[in-house]
Amino acid sequence: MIEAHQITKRFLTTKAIEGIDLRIDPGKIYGIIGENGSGKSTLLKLLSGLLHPSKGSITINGEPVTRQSASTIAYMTDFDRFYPYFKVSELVSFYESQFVDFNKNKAEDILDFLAIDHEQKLKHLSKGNLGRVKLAVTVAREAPFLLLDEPLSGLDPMVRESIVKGIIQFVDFDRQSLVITTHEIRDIEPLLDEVIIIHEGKKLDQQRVDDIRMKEQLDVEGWLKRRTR
Ligand SMILES: Nc1ncnc2c1ncn2[C@@H]1O[C@H](COP(=O)(O)OP(=O)(O)OP(=O)(O)O)[C@@H](O)[C@H]1O
Repeated sequence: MIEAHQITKRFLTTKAIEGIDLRIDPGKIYGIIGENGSGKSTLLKLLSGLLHPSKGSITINGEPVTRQSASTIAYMTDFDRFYPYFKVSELVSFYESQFVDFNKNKAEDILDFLAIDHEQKLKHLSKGNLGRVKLAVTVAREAPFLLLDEPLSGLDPMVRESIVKGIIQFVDFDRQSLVITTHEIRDIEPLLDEVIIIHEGKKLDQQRVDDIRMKEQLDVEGWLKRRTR
């Protein structure tokens, strides 16, 4: 389990995250939603140990999160400057050399599912296909926590839901959790267990999707509009 206690992150004068408490349990899919600049990426980087909170603490299974937590967390960045002369297959080999939990066969299966040519050079891939490659190499890790920052950006709206549904088949929910930040909540709403709203650096709410539908009689988009009004 990942637990954040009252975390705050400042960048000089900007308070990107303020006083957030959060718990990520095993075996679930979480969606983190919020407007541009609300703090979603910063929160994910904090949870993955890439950034340190200015205040508060984060633990994974009771141990403090550090950069070494990369062995328990697979983080898919929104940054996409890979070595451009690598072929897709060379990027896969590079990931295999970097992460002990990297499952090369799984990576190749995901790339096939996403119709990516393994012999294509990264510099020749479209933005959407580069996004698919990033998704494949991240989900191919057997880490207990998979944190995906805007995995749908750059993907054609027509294929977003089917891609996410397909990718989920490669996640083992007996021992892995998935956390996804997104603007496009409508595309993945049916797949989520819980939704967390980040608004101006604060956690506005966290609910089970079933509770939103049954108790509030709303879809997640309607609930989001009501909560951020
Ligand atoms: N390295 C940094 N240095 C200074 N300010 C930063 C840094 N990273 C983020 N910020 C600021 O922190 C706030 C939250 O940014 P963040 O990227 O986490 O938001 P976001 O919700 O992921 O936005 P988007 O959806 O546009 O990616 C913004 O005001 C941003 O300008």
